[in-house]
Amino acid sequence: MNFIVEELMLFISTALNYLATLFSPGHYHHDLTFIIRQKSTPPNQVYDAAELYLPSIELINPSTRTIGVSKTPRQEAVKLAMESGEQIADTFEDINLNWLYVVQTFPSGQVTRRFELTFHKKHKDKVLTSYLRHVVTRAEAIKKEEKILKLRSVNSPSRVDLEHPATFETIAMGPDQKTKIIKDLDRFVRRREFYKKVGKAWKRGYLLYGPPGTGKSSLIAAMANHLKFDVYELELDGIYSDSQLKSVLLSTANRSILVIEDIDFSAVNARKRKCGITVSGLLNFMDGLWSSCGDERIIVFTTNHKDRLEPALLRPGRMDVHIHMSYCTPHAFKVLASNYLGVQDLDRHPLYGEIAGLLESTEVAPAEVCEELLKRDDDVDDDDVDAALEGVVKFLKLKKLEGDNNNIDEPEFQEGKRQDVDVSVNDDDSESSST
Ligand SMILES: Nc1ncnc2c1ncn2[C@@H]1O[C@H](COP(=O)(O)OP(=O)(O)OP(=O)(O)O)[C@@H](O)[C@H]1O
Repeated sequence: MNFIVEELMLFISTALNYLATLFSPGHYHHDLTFIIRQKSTPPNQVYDAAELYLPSIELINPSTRTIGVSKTPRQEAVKLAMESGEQIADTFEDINLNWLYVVQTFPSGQVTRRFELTFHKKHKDKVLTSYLRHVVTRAEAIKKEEKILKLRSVNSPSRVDLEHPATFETIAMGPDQKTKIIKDLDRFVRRREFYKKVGKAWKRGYLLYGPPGTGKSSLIAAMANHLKFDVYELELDGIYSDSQLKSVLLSTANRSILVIEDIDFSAVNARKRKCGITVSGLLNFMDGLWSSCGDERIIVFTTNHKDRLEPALLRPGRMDVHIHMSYCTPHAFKVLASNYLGVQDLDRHPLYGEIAGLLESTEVAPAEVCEELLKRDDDVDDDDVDAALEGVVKFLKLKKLEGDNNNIDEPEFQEGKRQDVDVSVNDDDSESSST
């Protein structure tokens, strides 16, 4: 009997609870909340877009208590960002929306970040399609305006703003070569339809080769700054299986440059370890993966020793453009002198002839010349220019002497002859011809 009463009581209390919930004002939630979590593999495009978009609307409202403020040395203006727990309101076609930012730190040290986007349920379809598309489109435009390029090591989720200042203007290379590279890049990004028509993955491979300090990394930054693409660095040595490679590649965004440095070392290491991914394995894999889900991908390989690469790697479709970065030429020196000393008409300087002669006969990387020019103060007057150029002459004479003494040995970099950067475009569908 007691048992039946207890069961009855339990039933009544459950039913009452249910009725209470049903008629409580909170049950019929008018509002719906989308949770937009930060993810690294693959990245959550909506989260990344919200991060850029939200600071562009009014971040400070009467309920705001804290706001993130930052500025890096290269940024012109101070940047504002939402802090955890803060909310901001937005309106879109008469829909009122509320954004909340939440950062959670767990005892394990793991940190998660998310946005919570709340609005009236009846607008669900419009928010899902039009509003979120608006956020992503605005974010892309902001990114273009602000040139916030992300540099990310794909093997680790951390991401930093790429603030490498190199542009095609500051890179020391021949004007023809520069034009050729810029034309090739611009043409590549214009050719969505072409790649679709011929059924090829929309990607282009560049091989940058030459001695250390000749500007390979600077050229990658100039390419990224020109195209406003993010840059991802991939270390093949840390990758052991196709599935790991797949998840790493899927974590990279479209409109990005994937950089794989020192591929001659990677090849040797992969052979030594008899496991891991080789560059050719990577290229085969990418063709399959990116023909189905990748758009506007540029892959840049760098090496100090092109001669050590397997010939199969160098063929068109794999490395379409070969760019040779050489030791400093007189022409390259003019660009550096203009960047560092503000000298425009170097040909007329009495020391230029001597410098040009020394550069023709000395193996010196542009990076070394930059170091020498950096010894000067920021505000250079004519006397400082003379002193700087005299310093360069002294430095080059020393380098030449060292080079002459070492000349009995094989030169380490056969490819580092003092000719301006050489660009050879390696495929049939290119406008430019090989040099
Ligand atoms: N061609 C160049 N034009 C302008 N600056 C250059 C050039 N080459 C080198 N520099 C200067 O030297 C520095 C080092 O060059 P960078 O790292 O681009 O060379 P690298 O070829 O990538 O070298 P490594 O093979 O050692 O990685 C750059 O930050 C830049 O200041």
